[in-house]
Order: sequence, then C-alpha cells, then structure tokens
Amino acid sequence: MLLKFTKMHGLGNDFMVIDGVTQNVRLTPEKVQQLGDRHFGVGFDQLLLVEPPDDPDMDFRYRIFNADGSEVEQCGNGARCFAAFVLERKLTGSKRIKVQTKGGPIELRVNRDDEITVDMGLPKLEPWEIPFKADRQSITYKLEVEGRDEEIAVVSMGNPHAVLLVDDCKSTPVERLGSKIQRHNRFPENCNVGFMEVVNPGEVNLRVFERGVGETLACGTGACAAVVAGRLQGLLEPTVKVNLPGGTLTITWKEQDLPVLMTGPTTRVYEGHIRI
Ligand SMILES: N[C@@H](CCC[C@H](N)C(=O)O)C(=O)O
Repeated sequence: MLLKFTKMHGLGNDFMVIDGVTQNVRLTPEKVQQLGDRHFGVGFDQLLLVEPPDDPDMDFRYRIFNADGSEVEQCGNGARCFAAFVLERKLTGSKRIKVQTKGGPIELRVNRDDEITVDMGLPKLEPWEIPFKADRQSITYKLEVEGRDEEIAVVSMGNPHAVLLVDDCKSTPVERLGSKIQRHNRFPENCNVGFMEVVNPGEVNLRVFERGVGETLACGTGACAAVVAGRLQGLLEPTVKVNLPGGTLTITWKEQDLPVLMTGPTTRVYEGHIRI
C-alpha cells in the first residue's frame, strides 16, 4: 500500500503525520519502528495518526506513537502540528478543534497559521494518576538514583513526567540521569524526565529525556509539566517562557483547577509517500 504522509515539526520535535480519515492505515509497533528509523525509514520522534473520533462530541481521534513503536497518551508539540495538518488538508474548517486522545480530550485553537494554542487540560498530580509509587501526594518526592536522593516533582499531562530542578541545563547529564529516572521502578509505565533551570519567575530553560525516544529538541507536555511543577513550588509566574533546545514555548497555568495552555509554532517540512 502507498501511504501518503506529511513531515512536520514543532521546535525540532519531529513527526510523521498520517491522515487515517481518508486512508486505511494499519500500523504495528514493528512498522512504526521501521518508519521511525532515521537511516532506513522516514525518521521521527513521534508518528501522529489522525482518525475519525469514537466520541460524537469530538472532531477527531489523535493517536501518538513514539519512535520505539509504543503508543502513548499525549504529545503537546504534536497537537499543534495535528491542528495545522487537519486545517491544511481541509479535514475541518474550524479554528477550534476538539480532539480525543488516549490521555483525555484536548482542544486546539488556531491563532495564526503558524502559531497555535492548545488547551492541554488539567494536570494530574495524585501519584496513582501519574502513575508513580508513593504513599501520599506531595509537591516533591525523594527518588534514589545512583545511590543519591534526587528531588523530583511528578505530573501527568495525560502522559507521565518527572521534573528536576537543576542549576545549569547545559551541563546536566540528561541522558545518563534521564535514562535511570525514566525506567525507575517507582514509575510502572516509565516516564518522561525534564531538567528545568529557572532563569527568573517568567522564564526557564528545559531539556527533556523523552520516554520511547531519548532527548528531543522540544517536548510540549514536558514544558507544561515543568511549569506546573515550578508553580507548585512557588517559583514561577502564571505565564512562563520555556526555552528548549529547539526554541521557545509559552505556557500558562493560572490556577489549580484551570487547564494548562501551551502556545507555539508548527512547521511543515515536506509531503511524501511510502510503500508499507
Ligand atoms: N514530544 C511530546 C511527547 C511525546 C510522548 C512522550 N515521549 C511519552 O512517551 O509520553 C510532546 O511534545 O509532548
């Protein structure tokens, strides 16, 4: 079968986006891995599949696969690309798009063609919701890594995140620490690990070691989780500029019972087709 796709990115977090509304697409984890291979396939951090919704109140179903073939609950940068994709392909004419994901519903708002705000929903903080093994909910937890206690915050943005404060993002051993925390036995479904340096209450630097991929140039849900963790620790203002290696996102989280809003750009790189 000849499969049409679009290659896109959000701040260098790159995606193969497939229209599963007008094409009949069947993917296995092995197929996703082959397509995700940067030498033998298309190459991407995540594959995004647009499908018709199961829920009549929603406009689309948005499925997300990491490059290792695992299907996951949420992808923030992907959500912005998803909105640009469905508009460009005229799968919808609406600039407010309701999307069903494995991690819960989200709403996409298109401000300008190249800048999209996503209502990422409420962050979840109870340990069982992450999931994270702990007796009770707390703002931070001690986690033993390499024989030392690291202080982490845990947040679910639909998908699981650990967030650590660091003095200097650039010199942090993101891959070494990230891979240990990601697979720590207190995270039964593994997690994405963010290393956040607070520049001032309105700006942070962030690097994220993503589950199923490794360090990426940007992680939208990671940026949301970092701002939630920083706000809960009294370090950040309601709106924060999050500088990632691939560029900057604006994250707003005003209050506990309000959703997290993420604003940032999307880029279409090329369109292609591949025999699968
Ligand atoms: N790049 C993403 C997150 C993708 C999913 C993540 N790796 C996971 O396994 O949960 C983003 O922009 O949020």
